[in-house]
Amino acid sequence: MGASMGFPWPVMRSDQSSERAAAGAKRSNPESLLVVTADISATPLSFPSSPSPVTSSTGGGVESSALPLWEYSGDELAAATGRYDGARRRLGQGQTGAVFRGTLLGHDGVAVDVAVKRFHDILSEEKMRLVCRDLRARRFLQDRNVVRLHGYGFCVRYRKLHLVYDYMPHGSLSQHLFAGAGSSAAILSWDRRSKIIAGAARGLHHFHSHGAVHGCVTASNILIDNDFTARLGDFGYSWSRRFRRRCTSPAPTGDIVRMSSETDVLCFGAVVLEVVSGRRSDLDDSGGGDGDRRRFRSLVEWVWALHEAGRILEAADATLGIAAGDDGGCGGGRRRDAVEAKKMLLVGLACSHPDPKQRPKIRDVVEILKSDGVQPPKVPPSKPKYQER
Ligand SMILES: Nc1ncnc2c1ncn2[C@@H]1O[C@H](COP(=O)(O)OP(=O)(O)OP(=O)(O)O)[C@@H](O)[C@H]1O
Repeated sequence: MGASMGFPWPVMRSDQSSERAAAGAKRSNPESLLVVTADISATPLSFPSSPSPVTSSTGGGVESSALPLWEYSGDELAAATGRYDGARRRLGQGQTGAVFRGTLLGHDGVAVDVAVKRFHDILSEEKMRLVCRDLRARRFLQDRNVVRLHGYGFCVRYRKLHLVYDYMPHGSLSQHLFAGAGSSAAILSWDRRSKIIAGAARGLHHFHSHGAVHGCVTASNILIDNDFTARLGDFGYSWSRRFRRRCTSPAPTGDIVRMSSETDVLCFGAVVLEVVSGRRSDLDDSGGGDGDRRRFRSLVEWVWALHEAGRILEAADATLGIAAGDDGGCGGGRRRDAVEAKKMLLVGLACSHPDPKQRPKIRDVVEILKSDGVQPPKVPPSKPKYQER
């Protein structure tokens, strides 16, 4: 692909390619063999202008070092995904593209389950060059709370970009939260919810501590690992017209979203409220809402109103059984859960402060969530008025 597109950076056809091919050929997995027999042109790119390897301040360990980013051929990706077999391989469909499950060789020559996102946007060669440059610069964003980006491919015929991520066995947070009664949503116990919120905060901190913004923190972009660790996915799409169109649509609070660390925090706050309440930000979860919830245009408005009335814990998901009266009304572990849920609801409101300058930094949120001993953020008794100038 690199050669046919005439990309400006050198593509290293290193020994690693043949090692990867050899490693794959030894495996019995038919899918990885398929990939191996298709021209192995997944080559590590060199990164002349990108930063040297970094270590995450969030304790991401080895995963936060810069890893090679692979460039896959169209044939290779098609083979890996069973030619984008919609019936058996499609994992989901967003506004910017569709996601398919596949198997490819990883950077260490071991077969890995991957999710291939095929974007709808049709890109010019020039645009593609810019996108790839951006992706190379972003490879340092690898972290244990960020979905690993293995590489990318460009379908020359249809001029579409494909991104190759680690496959996340539990799909997205939204699938669990909003799947409806009797579904896998029951898996989300309070402990798992609290672990997911803390993990998503750490992932976002990783972005911000490297001077990057995520740009679209939503429950569908938080993916769940096999041990229910949250990983942020779907980032760095500012090149996509479809993505930008979506991000300039009204945010949960009615604000217009522009990409900044403050809007990341705003959107994170909305996700926190969704996770604790089990309800969508737009409250469109039960045919218009019940009782006095119907009066509110968004989840955040409803939680602000409950906070104002001194009943914030009533926003917690009833299926968790932690909202019985006040937090003193539950016994033992339930009481601890109630205290934690209340703290998280306050974090959600603090992040939703209408004045971007008053929102906490994500590093403060990480600290607050880290231990029981750290106090919740100070939240005004009622929703502050703020006029954007
Ligand atoms: N790495 C992955 N592993 C497993 N499943 C994934 C992965 N990435 C995405 N999916 C699944 O595919 C679905 C669609 O993903 P996608 O990123 O397209 O969602 P989206 O945020 O709604 O998209 P968009 O930004 O295009 O509107 C997700 O909800 C999830 O179920």
